Amino acid sequence: MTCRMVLRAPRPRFLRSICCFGSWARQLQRQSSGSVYSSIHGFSQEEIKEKLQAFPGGSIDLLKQDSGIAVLTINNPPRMNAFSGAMMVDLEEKVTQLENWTDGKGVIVQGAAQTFCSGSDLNAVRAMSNSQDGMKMCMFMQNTLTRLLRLPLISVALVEGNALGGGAELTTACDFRLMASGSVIQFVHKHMGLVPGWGGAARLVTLVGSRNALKLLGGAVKVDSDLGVHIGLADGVLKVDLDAARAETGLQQAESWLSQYTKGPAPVIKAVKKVVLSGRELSLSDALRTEKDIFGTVWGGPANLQALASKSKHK
Ligand SMILES: CCCC(=O)SCCNC(=O)CCNC(=O)[C@H](O)C(C)(C)COP(=O)(O)OP(=O)(O)OC[C@H]1O[C@@H](n2cnc3c(N)ncnc32)[C@H](O)[C@@H]1OP(=O)(O)O
Repeated sequence: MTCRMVLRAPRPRFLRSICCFGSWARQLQRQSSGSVYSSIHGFSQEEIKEKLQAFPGGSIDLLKQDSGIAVLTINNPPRMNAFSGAMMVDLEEKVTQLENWTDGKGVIVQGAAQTFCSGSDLNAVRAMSNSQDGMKMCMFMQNTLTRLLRLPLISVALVEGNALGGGAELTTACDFRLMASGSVIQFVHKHMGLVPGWGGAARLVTLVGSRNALKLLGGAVKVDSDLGVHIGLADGVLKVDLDAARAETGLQQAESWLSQYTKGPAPVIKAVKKVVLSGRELSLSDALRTEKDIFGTVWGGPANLQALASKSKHK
C-alpha cells in the first residue's frame, strides 16, 4: 500500500517525509527535522531570527550533566522569566544542541529564581504588534517547541511559581509536568485578547481532551497542582519541606523523579522515546513501520547482548 492511500488528509512535510523516505530514527537525528514551517510555507527562519535579536535580555541556559539529564533554564528574573526575542533565538539554539547530544537521555525545563515563565516579553509583543511579525514569531516558536517535544530525550517541565501565557504553552512542549505546591499554570491568552500561538492549544487538547482544554482556555483558569493532577495536565506534585536544611530542591526532586525513566544506556532510552513519539504522531501503519526501524537500532546492540549474556530475570 502506498503512503498516499493510507493518508486521509494532507500532513505536515515532516510526517510525509518519514512516510515516503523511511526511517524516522534517521529523520530524528537530522537537525531541524521536527520543524513544522520551512521555506515551502514562505517562512524564513533567518529573517525572523534577525528581528527577534532586536529584543535583548535574559538567556536560556543549558547544563548537560554526566547523568544524561540536562537542565534547561529560562533565565530572565527581572521580568518573571518572560521570553525576550533574544531568548527565543537562544532556545532554538539550545534545542539544536540537545538534538545532537548523543549521550543524552532526559531534559528538565525550569525557570530561574523559583518561577517558571510569564510568557512573551510584553515589551517585545508591543513592538511587534503588526500581524505579519506576530505570525512569524508564532511560526518560529511553534517550530522550536515542536522540536523540543520531538527530542529523543524524555522531557519534564518543572513548574515552580507561575507558568503564564506562552509559559503555560512551553509546559505542554514537554513529555511530563511536575508542579510544586503553590505553582500555577494559566493560559491567560483570553485576557490578552489572544489564543495560544506557540502550539499550546493543539498540545493541550491531546493532554487533557477538548472539553477540559476549552474550559482552561475559555475561562483562563488558574490550574494549581491539585487541579493539574486531576485533569491529567500534571504528572506529580513536588513536596515542600518546611525544614529548609532537609528539603530537597524542586530540581533535585524532578531529577530523581525523571531518573526512574532514564536508567539504562542512552541508545535504549532514546529508542523508548522515539517509539512513543511515533505512536503519538503517526498513523498506526506508519508507526508500526517506524517502530520496526527503531527496534532494528537496538536489537543485537550492546545492551541487548549484555542482557542476554547475563540471563537476567525480571522478578
Ligand atoms: C503567544 C504568547 C502569549 C503571551 O505569552 S502574552 C504574555 C502573557 N503573560 C502575561 O501577561 C504576564 C503579565 N504579568 C503578570 O501577570 C505578573 O507580572 C506576574 C507574572 C503574575 C507576576 O506578578 P508579581 O509577582 O506581582 O510581579 P510584577 O507584576 O511586579 O512583575 C515583576 C516584573 O516583571 C515584569 N513582567 C512580568 N511579566 C512580564 C512579561 N510577560 N513581559 C514583560 N515584563 C513582565 C513586570 O512588568 C515587573 O517589572 P517591573 O518591576 O515593573 O519593571
